[in-house]
This record gives sequence, C-alpha cells and structure tokens, in this order.
Amino acid sequence: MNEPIPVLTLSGVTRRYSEGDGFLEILRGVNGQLWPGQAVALVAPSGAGKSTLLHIAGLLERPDGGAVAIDGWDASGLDDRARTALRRDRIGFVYQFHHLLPEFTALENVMTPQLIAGLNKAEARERAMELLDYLGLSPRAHHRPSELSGGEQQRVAIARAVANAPALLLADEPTGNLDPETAEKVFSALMTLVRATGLAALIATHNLELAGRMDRRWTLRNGLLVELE
Ligand SMILES: Nc1ncnc2c1ncn2[C@@H]1O[C@H](COP(=O)(O)OP(=O)(O)OP(=O)(O)O)[C@@H](O)[C@H]1O
Repeated sequence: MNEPIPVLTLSGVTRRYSEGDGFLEILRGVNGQLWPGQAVALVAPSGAGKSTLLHIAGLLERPDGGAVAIDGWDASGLDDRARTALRRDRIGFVYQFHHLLPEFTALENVMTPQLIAGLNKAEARERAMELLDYLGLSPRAHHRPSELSGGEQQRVAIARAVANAPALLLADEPTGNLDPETAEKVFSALMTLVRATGLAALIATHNLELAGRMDRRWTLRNGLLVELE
C-alpha cells in the first residue's frame, strides 16, 4: 500500500514582524502535519499567532524560514503564480465573517469558485446545489446573503469554501461571530463535511467545547506548535 501523504506539512516555519528597532518573533520553528479526514483545533491566546499560521499554511503569506507542503507539494520554491494555483486547487478558507458577494444568491456564491476554476455553468450549478442541500440550505439557495440568518450565511460560506473539493480547509474563528446555538449548527455542518469528504481541516477557535470535539488540538506556545493531549 502507498504511504498516506499529509495534506499539510509545516517544517520549521518561522515568521517575525518588525517592531520599533527590533522584531516580534511570532513563529519560531513550527512543525506539524495534518492528515486526510482530520479536524484539528488551533487554540491559543489572542496574539499568539493563529491567524499568521493560517495565512502561511494557506499560502497567503510566505514564512521567513522553513517550508510548507500541501498534499506533498513543497510550496517554498514556487513562484507566486504557482502558489496561487496550488491554493486555488487544494485549499478552502472560511473566516469569522462570511465575505459572501452581496449581489449574488447563495447558489451563485457557491458556484463562483467553480466557474473561476473552469467548470461549465451546469456542472457548477449541480455541485453547488448538492452542497447546499447537504448543508440543509436548499430552500435558501435563491436568497441573497442579506436575506439569510448569520448561521445560514456562514454555512453558505462553508459550501463555497469546499466547492472546488479542496484537500485542506482552513478556518479562522468560523463560529466566533455567532450565538452558541447557531455556532453549534455551523460547527456540525463543518464536521459533517470533514467526515463525509476526507477533507483535512485546521480550525482556529476560542471555543474549548468545540475544540474538544475535534480529532486533535494544537496550540502555540512561545512561537512553537504544541500538540495538546
Ligand atoms: N502584518 C503585521 N505586522 C506587524 N505585526 C503583525 C502583523 N500581523 C500580525 N502581527 C502581530 O503578530 C502577532 C500575532 O498575530 P495573529 O493575528 O497571528 O494572532 P492571533 O493568535 O490570530 O490573535 P487573535 O486570536 O486575536 O486573532 C500579534 O501580536 C500581531 O499584532
């Protein structure tokens, strides 16, 4: 049998920001691996570097040192264009705020990444409807974001993030803006997708109860990644 390949490999990742005359060392050599079908919580105090790590893992930002590999592809040596292609094909993002296009319906929002990736309209529509249906949103498919509840908006954003069947889903406080009941619905939707698709998800959250229900928990301590028991 072939050895499984990690969806995300972080090797000695460092990142620092200039501050006054010196530097703020945020990541000092982060190592970690994420496997298909796993949901991993990233739990750390404010300012510890969670968003920085997600940006680097998502190839939105380059580390100062170390390497990031997606599905076994080392992104370090790639130029910006190749990094963008790798990101578009294999990574989905969910943020605290949904960032849906306000003029588009839920369905059109979910179709957009697939149309950009070159799918024809009928295929994109079919896949988008399937996803919306899966997340319990088919009755809301033709509504614009302003006509949806916060939880529905966020579930549409999740459907959009996985529309191109990425290997890796990165979520930065996806339930941070929601009341507990709605947060529960959105979290369940996320976990259902991870379980059903074999997607790997790295989810930054301050919610320890939700973190406890994921497969693994990572924290950042003094710029290093620590796996919690
Ligand atoms: N572009 C930047 N320039 C300078 N400093 C930055 C920059 N981005 C982040 N920082 C600093 O790096 C540190 C880590 O920021 P980051 O946003 O990664 O933390 P976080 O763990 O996601 O925090 P929160 O939970 O509050 O979102 C913070 O002290 C922040 O001020």
